[in-house]
Amino acid sequence: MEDHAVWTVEESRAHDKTAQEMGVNLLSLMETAGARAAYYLLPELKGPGLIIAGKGHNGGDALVMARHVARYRDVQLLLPLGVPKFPGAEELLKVLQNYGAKIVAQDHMERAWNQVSWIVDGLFGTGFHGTVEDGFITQLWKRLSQTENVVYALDILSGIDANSGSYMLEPVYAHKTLTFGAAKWGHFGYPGSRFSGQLVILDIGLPDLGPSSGQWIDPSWAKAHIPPRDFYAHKYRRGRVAVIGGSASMPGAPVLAGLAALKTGAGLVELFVPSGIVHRVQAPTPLLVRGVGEGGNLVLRGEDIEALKRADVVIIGPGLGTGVSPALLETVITLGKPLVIDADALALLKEIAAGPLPEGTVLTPHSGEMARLLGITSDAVDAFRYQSVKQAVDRYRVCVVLKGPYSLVASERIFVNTANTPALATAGSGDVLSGVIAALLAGRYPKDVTEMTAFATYLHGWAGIHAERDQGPSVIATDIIAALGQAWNSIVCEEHPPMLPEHF
Ligand SMILES: NC(=O)C1=CN([C@@H]2O[C@H](COP(=O)(O)OP(=O)(O)OC[C@H]3O[C@@H](n4cnc5c(N)ncnc54)[C@H](O)[C@@H]3O)[C@@H](O)[C@H]2O)[C@@H](O)CC1
Ligand SMILES: Nc1ncnc2c1ncn2[C@@H]1O[C@H](COP(=O)(O)OP(=O)(O)O)[C@@H](O)[C@H]1O
Ligand SMILES: [K+]
Repeated sequence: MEDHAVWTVEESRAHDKTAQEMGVNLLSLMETAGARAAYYLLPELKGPGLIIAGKGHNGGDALVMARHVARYRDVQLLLPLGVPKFPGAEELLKVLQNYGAKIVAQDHMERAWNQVSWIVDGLFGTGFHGTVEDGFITQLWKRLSQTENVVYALDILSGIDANSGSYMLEPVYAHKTLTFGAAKWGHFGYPGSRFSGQLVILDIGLPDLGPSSGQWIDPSWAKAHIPPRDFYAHKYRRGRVAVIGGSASMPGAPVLAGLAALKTGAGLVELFVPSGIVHRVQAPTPLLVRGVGEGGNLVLRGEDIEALKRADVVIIGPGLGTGVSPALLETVITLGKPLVIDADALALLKEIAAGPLPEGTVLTPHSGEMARLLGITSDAVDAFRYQSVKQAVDRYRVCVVLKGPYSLVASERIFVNTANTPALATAGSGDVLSGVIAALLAGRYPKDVTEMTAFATYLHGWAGIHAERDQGPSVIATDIIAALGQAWNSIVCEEHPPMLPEHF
């Protein structure tokens, strides 16, 4: 059974259906889910509480949970949509009352509310879709958004679409989400991830259906994917990275990408920047710097192309600026080298004829760049991150990283980066990521490009976490580069990043 899977709603249903076909009836699936949630939570449930149950199977899990918790705590049950519809629900309701749980009438909700110290949301789970029209539910969620009680969500906070993470109700911040079988894409989408709190994955004995649509990165997975190093390596064999970028207004971006590549382990890094800015990038660093074209005009000559051919991976984009001809990208593509296409080079990609990109290429858009690539708005990208990254993979047939909190790294399968900190939201942080990715891809050992890129986002995330530990809120991109060494150590030690999903 895959340990760190992420499921779509359809995958979740397929597991449910297969379990039933194999002879596990629906009530016993709910029994396992509700009981596991109850016994996981009981140690932290202080005093009396309220459990909200909907009409579907998420509500069924809540009814089972209510019965188990009622053995130890005062439990009130609210059924805002009436008695659940599935066969056996009436019996579950009877039994939980025999165990001492009380059903609250809707007009007594306010009184119940004032008597409890925790609330469990079992209103909607993966079956939620569309918008909420029911006035009582809207009111209830408004009340919930103002509560000081601890809120727990069963499977997924009600109102979050489990495939996308879009959210349809008043903001409610769950302390924890107890999800069944595996995480869902909605737990990592926007704004769903904001409201989900700590994600706890409870194994409920569902059958193994093979590889899922994706996985979240776990420390043990990362440790197992640390790239090997040859004791006898020399700088030419550890991987050569070329960076094409820089402009009068952004001379630092290629330097950040280059230094990050060196710190990640590339043996040699050469920057290809406009001749007019060479004097501004020749800081005392081990980077090679080559002036290209006349003045600010970045045009590759024959000797530049020969030099580029020596690279294992070429980064194109950091600080490139606008006004560069798409022919530059076309020329670089014809080299056939694995590329990391970042920043302004992503805009050029939209303008060139869509031929196949070289094998091993990675695109690294943030939401705005992804929006331009797909011809949609960045709000639409944010609301459908899983779907957007899949669409970009379908169109460009290479690995695509959709950056931001919980970056998605996609090809046939999608990885979720779990090492996150807002300290990474600083100018140049994306340039650092492109350097980290390129260095890991340049190493001359057998590797899977998507896995290595996923590893790169995790390493970059850890560097941000360490930079923040050292610098508090004062992190800038060079601090992220400086913290890469500590980031490697965290991976070796299988340290857990903040808000890593837990599973039981
Ligand atoms: N995947 C699995 O294998 C298992 C899933 N289980 C639970 O089953 C849940 C899914 O159950 P269901 O498919 O019954 O779905 P839900 O319980 O999530 O909700 C379905 C109900 O909500 C209503 N609904 C949906 N959108 C609405 C909207 N916008 N406004 C008003 N009402 C709306 C539907 O009409 C239906 O009555 C999971 O989240 C999980 O909690 C567990 O019981 C155990 C096993
Ligand atoms: N709040 C956040 N949590 C986690 N990672 C973040 C957050 N904000 C930004 N990042 C990461 O920081 C990097 C920012 O990249 P980008 O937006 O391209 O920056 P720039 O263009 O300034 O270099 C990406 O890797 C992104 O995933
Ligand atoms: K729920």
